[in-house]
Amino acid sequence: MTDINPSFAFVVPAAGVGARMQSDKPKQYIQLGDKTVLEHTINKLKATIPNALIIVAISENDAYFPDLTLPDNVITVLGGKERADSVLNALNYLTTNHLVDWVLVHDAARPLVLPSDIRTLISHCQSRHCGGILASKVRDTIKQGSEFVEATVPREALWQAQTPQMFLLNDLTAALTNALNENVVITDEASAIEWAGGKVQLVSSRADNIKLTTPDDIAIAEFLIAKQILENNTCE
Ligand SMILES: Nc1ccn([C@@H]2O[C@H](COP(=O)(O)OP(=O)(O)OP(=O)(O)O)[C@@H](O)[C@H]2O)c(=O)n1
Ligand SMILES: C[C@](O)(CO)[C@H](O)COP(=O)(O)O
Repeated sequence: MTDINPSFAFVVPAAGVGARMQSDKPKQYIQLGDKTVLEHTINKLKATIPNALIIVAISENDAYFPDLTLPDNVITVLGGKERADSVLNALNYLTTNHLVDWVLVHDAARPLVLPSDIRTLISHCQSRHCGGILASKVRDTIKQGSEFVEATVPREALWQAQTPQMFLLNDLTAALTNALNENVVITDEASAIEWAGGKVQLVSSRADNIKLTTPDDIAIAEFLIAKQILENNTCE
């Protein structure tokens, strides 16, 4: 394994079943062109910080991971019941074995992220010594309700949280541990930091850094990944 970067590590939660995708395999193993979603995602992280450790949380009965073609700075830990548990397992491994300053958590299901956007996030966080997340400003009118509209929600201050989400390893490990111990519902790393009273920077990102979630996302991802490869964006 190449010399490991002492300042940064990536955590990739990849232990989900992808129920909403309604596929015959977990969505992180669906093919996009010549690679799986997870291979595309890991290659983007490798292109961003070539010598950063990449810790992938996979499920106990994952039969797909061994067949992937991956760089040598990738290791695995066991995933957990929820996404937050998978992330915490990886953070605990890092705390014990590769104490780094910063950790960037990035969904396996977000293969379209651009290394240039990740570098922007890193720059914002390091310069202000404050964690942050990639996010895209809401562009549609937002309605609240179920069968009928109950309200139109002011959208000027609304963002859609994406990943990576970048925090100091010690801060995120403590916040996530304590939040889960208090049975707080945590759907992203930032919400644990917020719960602990920490600050989270919002770093504007492209709206096409989508999380593959439902079947209609696949055709979009196939088109965009092909476009990126054509424009050679994957290494910027
Ligand atoms: N116990 C879990 C659940 C999710 N994830 C990962 O967290 C990311 C974002 O979660 P989501 O999109 O909800 O993935 P799934 O839980 O697989 O999807 P679904 O809710 O449709 O089952 C995914 O890369 C998924 O693999 C994880 O590592 N461990
Ligand atoms: C982390 C995340 O991708 C930020 O938007 C999102 O919270 C994951 O949610 P999911 O329900 O686990 O997909």
